[in-house]
Amino acid sequence: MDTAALLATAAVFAAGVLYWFIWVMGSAEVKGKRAVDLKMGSITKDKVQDKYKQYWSFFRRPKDTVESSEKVPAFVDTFYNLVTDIYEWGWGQSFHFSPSVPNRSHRDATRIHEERVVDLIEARPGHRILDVGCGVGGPMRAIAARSGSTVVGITINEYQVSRARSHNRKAGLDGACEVVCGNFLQMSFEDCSFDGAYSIEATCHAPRLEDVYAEIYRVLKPGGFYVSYEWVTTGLFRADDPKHVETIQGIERGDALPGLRAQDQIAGVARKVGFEVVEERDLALPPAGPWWTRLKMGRLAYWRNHVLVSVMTLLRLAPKGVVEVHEMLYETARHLTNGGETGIFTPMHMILCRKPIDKASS
Ligand SMILES: C=C(CC[C@@H](C)[C@H]1CC[C@H]2C3=CC[C@H]4[C@H](C)[C@@H](O)CC[C@]4(C)[C@H]3CC[C@]12C)C(C)C
Ligand SMILES: C[S@@+](CC[C@H](N)C(=O)[O-])C[C@H]1O[C@@H](n2cnc3c(N)ncnc32)[C@H](O)[C@@H]1O
Repeated sequence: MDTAALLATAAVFAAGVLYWFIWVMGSAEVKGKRAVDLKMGSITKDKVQDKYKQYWSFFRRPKDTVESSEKVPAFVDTFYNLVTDIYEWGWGQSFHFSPSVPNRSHRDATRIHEERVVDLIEARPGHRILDVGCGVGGPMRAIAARSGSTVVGITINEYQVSRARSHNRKAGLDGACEVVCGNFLQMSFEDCSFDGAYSIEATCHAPRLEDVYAEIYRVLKPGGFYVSYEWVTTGLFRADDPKHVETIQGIERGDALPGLRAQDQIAGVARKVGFEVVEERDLALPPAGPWWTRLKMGRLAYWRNHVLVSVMTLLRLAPKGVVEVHEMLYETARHLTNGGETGIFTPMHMILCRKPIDKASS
């Protein structure tokens, strides 16, 4: 074979490998996003790296002053501009964990965890249900489809609103699911306008849990149920153990959290704003299967994704800064896995609350 033929063969082979890597390997586990579709929300291409740096320098430190806690929602919004497409690409349309279920796929385990909400809050046809921190609407679609109720989701991130609406349309659920952009700490909904409410791994972004719980209490009808899956440290966490602290701070930094709360604080906050606490349980405890195995099993996938985002950046198909965001998520996955394995952290402390029926008006 002469040199030209050799070079041509090598070029065809390289192109084939690139095609396979980007279009075949690069598609999401749950069909939808591919590596070539990675945008950074509403951030313009040239600002991604700066925005990431601003995010990182803000969340690197604890948010212990009033001034810094007031800035949290804006930085959470930036965070979701940076990560939403990567989450969809590498995880799917539901941005949360689920206990693994033997012989069932991740997709099934996710749906089971979401549908549990329907039973807990007794959602049924004719009900108007609030999804507090709805992401791109994975849970909302599962809950609306299962219960026959109408679900209204709220998220602070405009880009997620457009993604969620587009997914709702494609799933034929845009009649049952509505999405609004807003801050769950000050919602524009009327008092007593929802029959039920839920939040899945979202209220952990609130600097003060009582502020979001009080808002949910306000918009719920008397007698309505609210369930939340909370991110918390468990009783096994020791603040004097440097390894525990490193893990928890790693989770906070990489997930835009102003500070994780302890498991035993949650019910007190719910009662303080007026709720009756009906049930409280860590859904991660046995017999539930470990939620973190899905993160651990993906080492090879992480490496592949790292190569993909690097190649995409080199080819200018992805904006500068994506590699850093991806590295941050990789590190976060390590801390989350550690939190799960040591048992010092759970992302699914379930609390079921009820707004009491006002005796005077009944
Ligand atoms: C509830 C929250 C988000 C929870 C999870 C959905 C996400 C937490 C960490 C994320 C990920 C970590 C590693 C990424 C990997 C490096 C990349 O190649 C593909 C995507 C990841 C797997 C990504 C997916 C989503 C998470 C698991 C928080 C923010 C309150
Ligand atoms: C980890 S995602 C979970 C999304 C969804 N519950 C799911 O499980 O797919 C957290 C969500 O909370 C939203 N969020 C965080 N802080 C918020 C705030 N102050 N107001 C409204 N939404 C907020 C984010 O925009 C994001 O949609």
